[in-house]
Amino acid sequence: MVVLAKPPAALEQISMVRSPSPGDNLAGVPAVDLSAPGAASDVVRACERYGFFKAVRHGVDGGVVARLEDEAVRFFASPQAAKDAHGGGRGPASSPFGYGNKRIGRNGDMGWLEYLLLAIDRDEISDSSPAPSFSLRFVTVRRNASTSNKFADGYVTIEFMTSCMSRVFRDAANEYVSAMRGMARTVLEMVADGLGVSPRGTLADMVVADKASDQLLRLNHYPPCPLLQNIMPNCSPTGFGEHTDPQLISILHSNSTSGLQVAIHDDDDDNNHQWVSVPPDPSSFLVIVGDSLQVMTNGRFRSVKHRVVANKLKSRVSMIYFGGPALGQRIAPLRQLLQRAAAGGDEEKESRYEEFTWGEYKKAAYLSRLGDNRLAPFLRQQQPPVAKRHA
Ligand SMILES: O=C(O)CCC(=O)C(=O)O
Ligand SMILES: [Fe+2]
Repeated sequence: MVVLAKPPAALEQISMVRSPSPGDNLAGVPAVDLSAPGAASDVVRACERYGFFKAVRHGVDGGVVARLEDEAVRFFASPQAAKDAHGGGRGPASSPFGYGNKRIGRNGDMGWLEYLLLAIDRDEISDSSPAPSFSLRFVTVRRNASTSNKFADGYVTIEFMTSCMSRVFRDAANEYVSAMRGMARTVLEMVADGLGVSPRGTLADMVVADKASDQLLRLNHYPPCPLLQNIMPNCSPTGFGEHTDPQLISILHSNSTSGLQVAIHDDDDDNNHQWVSVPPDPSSFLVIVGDSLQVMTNGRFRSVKHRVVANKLKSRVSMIYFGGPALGQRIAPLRQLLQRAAAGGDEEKESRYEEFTWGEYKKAAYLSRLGDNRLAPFLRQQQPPVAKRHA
């Protein structure tokens, strides 16, 4: 009799990927020293070729990172019922915010992780204060008969600080978000400088200065998953399925557990990509180009596909800041880039994309599966799917 190996029940619905081997590591992860004089052109080169880079000498205090990571670990170690009390709920009125376990989004994506997704409350942002404080909240959808678009204006704020989320947690998160907003400004100003776009705050202001901007903080915990050790030794459960981030920029920090993989494209064949592991480095941050920045650079930057593979032995904790603009912000190639292309007789003088707002894109993203090519419906017909990359 043949006995077929069957994944344990806890792993049903979670897809398996081949376990990474040491040879899968990306040799020479693109790194940018943010304090170096030539950083702006290094940032642009990495965003064009890879769609991400490792930020080193970034100036973020290690204590700020450690305090939030400790709080995240404490939160994820609390009893399941306490964590579930922070959940966004199930069913059609469920919210993507708050605590979630295995279920990512509302469209059937499953991963071996638990997470806390927080909206950064823009009402609290103050430019006049030297050390602005941010309040983090998670929001849930109010069943409002007059609102057909749940994601536009159907939210009510739920008090963030309850039972197991202490003042310490909140302070650590605020401090961390301040540091991430600072880094987002630095990087987006470098992007503008490197692309020759002025003023240099063109992109940074959309995310950091605009009081209506849409910023998120996600804390992910991937518990160790030894369940498959014996029955499927070469497979690992998906932690976070492959996707691109929809915002302009994401800044990711992880502990020392591996698991993050990125899709690296061939220089001359954009349809061909290979998954490689990014070795963890808790002293650095990974800056990731989002779909909106790809569009704003008319496809010159690449929003990189990435995913996380659960580790069999160690737990991974990651913290990701997502910088998005205001819901009404038009997402279209920067005018100066198109004008320059037109002046140079370049074919890139036309936008490759139909115009849309961040609110429209976000709504489309919520309705899609994680791995869908969310930009595809916005591509103009006559254009090839992705720009020829610069070496
Ligand atoms: O947890 C990670 O390392 C990456 C997660 C991620 O890509 C995301 O939350 O968008
Ligand atoms: Fe992501």
